[in-house]
Amino acid sequence: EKKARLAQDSTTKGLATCRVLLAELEAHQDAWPFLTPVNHKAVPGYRKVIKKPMDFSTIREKLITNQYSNWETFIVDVNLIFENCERFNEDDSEIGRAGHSMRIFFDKRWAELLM
Ligand SMILES: Cn1cc(C(=O)NCCN2CCCC2)ccc1=O
Repeated sequence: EKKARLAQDSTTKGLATCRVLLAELEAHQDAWPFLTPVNHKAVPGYRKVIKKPMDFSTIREKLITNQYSNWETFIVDVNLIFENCERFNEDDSEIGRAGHSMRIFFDKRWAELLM
């Protein structure tokens, strides 16, 4: 709801909620492909294809070092993980399916916590 969104945008409460949400994402059974940066030496083509890599450990570091101004900038980075995954992986693949599962989980949870 609009008022709630405005209230949470600027408060530390919004970013504290992001820490809760990030912990849930990292604990999810399908999070394994996204926990650390993709090793582009081990994954041919990744560095060329994916211009803005992102992963949960990078988001955690950015949260801890206060690099997110509000929860919306946090959401942008989480969605980048899922967009990168869809771009690089077949839908019908282990990692592709993990990405879809994580996106469905995330969309539901942030709506519950931040809207
Ligand atoms: C998101 N993503 C991840 C990979 C990947 O290989 N991740 C490593 C997965 N392993 C888990 C235990 C050790 C490493 C490849 C393409 C991709 O889009």
